[in-house]
Amino acid sequence: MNIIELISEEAHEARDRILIAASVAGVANAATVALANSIVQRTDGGATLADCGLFVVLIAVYVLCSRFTCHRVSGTIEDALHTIKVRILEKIERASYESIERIGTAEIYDRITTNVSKISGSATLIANLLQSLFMSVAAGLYVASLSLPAFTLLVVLLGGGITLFYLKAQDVTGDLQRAATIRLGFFDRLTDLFKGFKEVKLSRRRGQELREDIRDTSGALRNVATRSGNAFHDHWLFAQCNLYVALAAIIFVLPQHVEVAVTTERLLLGGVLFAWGPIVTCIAGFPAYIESNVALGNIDGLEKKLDAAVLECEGDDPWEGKLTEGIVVKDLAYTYASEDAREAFHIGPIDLDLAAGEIVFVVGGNGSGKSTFLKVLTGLYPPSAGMLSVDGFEVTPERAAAYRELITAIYSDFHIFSRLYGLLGVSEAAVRPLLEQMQIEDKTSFEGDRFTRTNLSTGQRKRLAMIVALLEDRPICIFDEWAADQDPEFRRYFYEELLPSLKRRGKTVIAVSHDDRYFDCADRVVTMEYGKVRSIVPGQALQRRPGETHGVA
Ligand SMILES: Nc1ncnc2c1ncn2[C@@H]1O[C@H](COP(=O)(O)OP(=O)(O)OP(=O)(O)O)[C@@H](O)[C@H]1O
Repeated sequence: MNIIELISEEAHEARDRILIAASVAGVANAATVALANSIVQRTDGGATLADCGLFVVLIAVYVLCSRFTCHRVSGTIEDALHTIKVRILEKIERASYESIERIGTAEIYDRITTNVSKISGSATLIANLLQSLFMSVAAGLYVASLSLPAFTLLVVLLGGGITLFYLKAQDVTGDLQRAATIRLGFFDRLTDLFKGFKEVKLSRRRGQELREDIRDTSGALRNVATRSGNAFHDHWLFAQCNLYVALAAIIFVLPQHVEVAVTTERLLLGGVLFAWGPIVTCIAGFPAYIESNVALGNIDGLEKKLDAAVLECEGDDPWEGKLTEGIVVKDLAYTYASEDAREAFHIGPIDLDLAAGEIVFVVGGNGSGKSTFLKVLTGLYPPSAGMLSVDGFEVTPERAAAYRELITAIYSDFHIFSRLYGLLGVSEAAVRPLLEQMQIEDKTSFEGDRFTRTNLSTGQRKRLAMIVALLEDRPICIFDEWAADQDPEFRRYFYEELLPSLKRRGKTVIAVSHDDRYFDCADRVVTMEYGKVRSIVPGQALQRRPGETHGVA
């Protein structure tokens, strides 16, 4: 789809009105020049009051119609962009977690910010281009009414020039597409810089090498932008030269071959000069048109990727927010998509029964697949094989969203939202005791719908995440190494007080832990190794003796 098709589709019933207004503006403009020309040619006394009135009316008509066209076209483009953004956000929301992980944030950010801004910034130019097209046609008709040979000459020379300009300008499309790809690399490098700013600060060499990488990417962007800018300008000059050629042909060549009265020639000159403005506007608006089309193509590419992504559809909800029996994991497996020749990591097949109200710890060495298992267990990754069954109902792709509503999770890379989305409307009175429970009431408070401070220590931020989890009050609680960043006292509080209190409230808790000292706080401990379950033992079997820590069976 190109930008004109987009406007045409988005404008709906306003499309005809925009076309009528643009053509009336063009005709009124041409009529103004024709009137002016006819007045200056008169030999019998010049302008009358009626001429003045007509002149004012024509200008008023032109202003009103031109204003309507420009406002409606730019409004339509902005409406379309808004619709596209909302549609993309909806698709992102419906896309599976693994699809979004695969597409990556750089492309999504770039398409819905840079590319949308590019089209938005061109909206006025495109509106002017559209209107100038009509004005050029009206001006052409005026020239035709004065002299058909002159009109033919104009059409042939300008038509040929504009066609050449159009074909040459298409070459720039490739450069613009290349720029879009380089921009993604640039965005990735910048993300590296900001996410790794601490590490960069610790190593001048790292900073320098990263800076060189960013500089090279920026340089590549500059080269492409300069090349396409220069090409556009050259094409524009070429098209303008064509106008001069047309002018010269009418002044010098036409009178040699066709009988043209001196007065008509003057009128013709006026007509061509009048057509000059809109034609130049058309040519000047063309880069914006091409850039918008490329940006639209990039956005379209993202939409296609999102459409190809696994989109989750809403099915039935057999659980309605309750867990009564438990979760059955049967032959469950998950394999990451392989990005290179190496075999991708996979977990499973895993068989596990998790009873409602049970506390289960998932333990194992680094990279054994604990977090991956939790992502499959929480319905973020669809199983590659096997199944999850909850209270006797299979978690099908259609039910995944409803199933996730049973779960509150604090992943190892958790996020605290700027506003308490999902819990907007929760009262300050409900949050205050939880801040005290988590012992951060002197660090932050809850006002309106947000925590006043979230730039806390990692352990304190995890406590904020725990407050959110407790407020969500869902039957299944998943904690991925939550206690890892807590001080000894709070770690003890987590294992010996918080988890038992959740159990008393009937919650099912699945926690990834490396704290073997507290394994006896779990009803069962599941040990993972190389993506498989190595053992499942009762927590009590791992009971520590006073002052003793122990390993995993
Ligand atoms: N997004 C991903 N794409 C591809 N492979 C991944 C991805 N995330 C993790 N892996 C692979 O999965 C393996 C297991 O990772 P996972 O995070 O599940 O381990 P873990 O047991 O939680 O480790 P840790 O105790 O260090 O947190 C890793 O070795 C990694 O290679």
